Parts: sequence; structure tokens; C-alpha cells
Amino acid sequence: MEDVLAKIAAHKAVEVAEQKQLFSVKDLENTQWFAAKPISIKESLTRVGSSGVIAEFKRQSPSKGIINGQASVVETTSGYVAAGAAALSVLTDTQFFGGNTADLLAARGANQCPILRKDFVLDEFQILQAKSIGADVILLIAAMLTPQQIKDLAAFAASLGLEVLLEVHDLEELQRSIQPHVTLVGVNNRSLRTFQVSVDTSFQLAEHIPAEFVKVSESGLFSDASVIGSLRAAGYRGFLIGETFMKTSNPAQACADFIAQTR
Ligand SMILES: O=P(O)(O)OC[C@@H](O)[C@@H](O)c1c[nH]c2ccccc12
Repeated sequence: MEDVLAKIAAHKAVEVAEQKQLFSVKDLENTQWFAAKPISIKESLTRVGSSGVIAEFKRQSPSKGIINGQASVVETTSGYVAAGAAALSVLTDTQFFGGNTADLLAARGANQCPILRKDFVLDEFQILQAKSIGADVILLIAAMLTPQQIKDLAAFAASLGLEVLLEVHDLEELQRSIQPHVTLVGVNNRSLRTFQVSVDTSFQLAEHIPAEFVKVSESGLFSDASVIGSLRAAGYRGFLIGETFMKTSNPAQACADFIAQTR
């Protein structure tokens, strides 16, 4: 496992153990959103005319530091949806990304679209928690999980009606991690080792992702119609974008501009 990710995963394991002391499974199951029917991101991304944009609310990151300390989660996420985003992604990790579960709850209350809980999932408890705050999709990062963990966590999410985005960085991760309970495969263009971004990663892996999985290209994307057009031609239906929007003073407008320029 890469350095940053190893550090994040170690911290996350401690955090989850603490959370388990504070909240029981019953507490999570007794929430308003736990009973709600999830909204399908697969449907949203594959609908004819979908922008394919999964617009992310992200205040900070280990690679960039503070990206946006001001933006309101409700204003930004509802602005993204009004701009035509197909889905939302909300960071809920506090230590490294400055997010929290309250952000996702607020986004949920304000929007009727699929929402990805962006966090470092290593335990079923986090999946129950994702459902309890109204998330529709969870992320499983191949680089920090064994194939058995991915299989078990994906099956557990599916049993709750949640969809699973499996994130990979290279062919080896893809081939060892792909599981039938996964719905979408996300290719992260950002190397976790060097933080370097290369969209070639998405182009190289496209043909290796079986057709039944919705392909998502993640990170380092900006409004370059020729690149987005080529990704679409390579089969990508989802474009996960954070920084390009969040680094501006009006993320929703940046999202609208991206959609207009890459249509
Ligand atoms: O801000 P960007 O470069 O548009 O990237 C968004 C998203 O892909 C990135 O935030 C991300 C991809 N995988 C992750 C895993 C955990 C935290 C964050 C991420």
C-alpha cells in the first residue's frame, strides 16, 4: 500500500473503532435516511443526455492543502445539481479532507440525486453509517483492501441497496479486485505515491474493464472538450471532478461551464 494511503487507512481504523463505541448498529438503523430507497447512480450516469458529471464537495486534500475554506455545502451541492451534475460526491473524512458526515447529511437534505460517500471504507460499520446519512453509493479503494475485503464489503453494501464504486489505479489492482457486487469502476488518474495526475491511466485501463461495469474517470479533469470526448469514446460515462470546481469562488458556475463546454 502507498504511503499516504497507509497513513489514512491506519487513522481510519482507529476512528472507526471510536465510532463503534459511540454508536450502535441500532442507532444507525433507526435514522430517517436508513429506511429511504437509494437513488441509482448507474441509472443517472447512463441516462441518455446525462452530463456524466459527479461533482465533488471537497474543502481540502493531502495533495493540495486548503482548496476552499468558504463554500457552503448546501449552496454548492444544490448549485451543482442545478448546473446539470448527474450525481454528487461528498468527502466525509475529517482528518485529511476537512469533511464530515454532517456535510453529507446537509447535501442529502437539499438534493434528490445520487450521492457518493467519499471516504476510506474498511469496515461494514462505515457502510451502515453511509446509509444512515442518506448516501446512495460507497467507495471501495482497491489499493487499501484485499480482494476478500472488497468482496465482503461490496456484498454487504449491495445487501443494503447501496451501489459500489471500486477505485483502481492500475491493471493489477483492477484484475485482482473486480467483483460482481461492484456497480462502477473508477480509474483514479492521480497517483497516490507521487500525486501526479495523468489521464492516460483512464485511457490505458478502459479496455480492461468488463462492459457490465459503468466506467468512471476520476481526478485531474478540467473542461477540455477533446479529452472528455475521447474519454466518452473510450466508454467512460462518469467524470468525477472536485478541484476544478472547488478552487473557484463559484463552484456551481464552474460546473455549469464544464458541462456547457464538454457537451
Ligand atoms: O479534485 P479532483 O482532482 O477533481 O479529484 C476528485 C476525486 O477524484 C478525488 O477527490 C479522489 C479520488 N479518489 C479519492 C479517494 C479518496 C479521497 C479523494 C479521492
